[in-house]
Amino acid sequence: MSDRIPSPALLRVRRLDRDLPLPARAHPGDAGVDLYSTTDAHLRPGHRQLVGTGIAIALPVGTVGLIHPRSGLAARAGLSIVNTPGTVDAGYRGEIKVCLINLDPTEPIAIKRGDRIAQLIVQRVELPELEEVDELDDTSRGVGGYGSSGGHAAL
Ligand SMILES: O=c1ccn([C@H]2C[C@H](O)[C@@H](COP(=O)(O)OP(=O)(O)OP(=O)(O)O)O2)c(=O)[nH]1
Ligand SMILES: [Mg+2]
Repeated sequence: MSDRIPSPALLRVRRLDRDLPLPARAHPGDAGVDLYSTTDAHLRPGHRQLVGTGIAIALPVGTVGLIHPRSGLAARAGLSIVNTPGTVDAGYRGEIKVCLINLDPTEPIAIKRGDRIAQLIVQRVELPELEEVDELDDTSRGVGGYGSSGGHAAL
């Protein structure tokens, strides 16, 4: 893997399944590149399944690939992703897979090979070295979190 940080304007994609089209954005300027399922899948309510997308990519160092659900399938059928957004590391050269989950309480979801089941979003990411310290600087929030600012009971 090159240490150089090239422009993320170009993303190298390998089609591991040549019978599926190259993934694409539905419209120019869309953030997400729609990913196809390589397999049929039958998801019972509450069940999950890891499905392949048939592609491998070479993300430039300094970027990350995020695998997000598609909103249409989420709203219509309750299809989501267990680990949303999935993280694809720049050095990963294996097949991108998606851990789909059916969040509908009663209806199964049928996925067909070739369905667009998720979307890949590429973002720049900071890669700081970690420095261990004994104290952190003070802030107005301090250690308050999980509802500490009001509106509901803090944890
Ligand atoms: O939705 C996803 C999430 C991850 N991956 C691949 C690419 C990523 O670089 C690798 C590892 O992902 P992650 O770091 O989230 O998983 P882990 O459980 O920490 O595995 P590892 O020990 O391999 O890092 O798995 C996918 O194909 N799809
Ligand atoms: Mg990991």
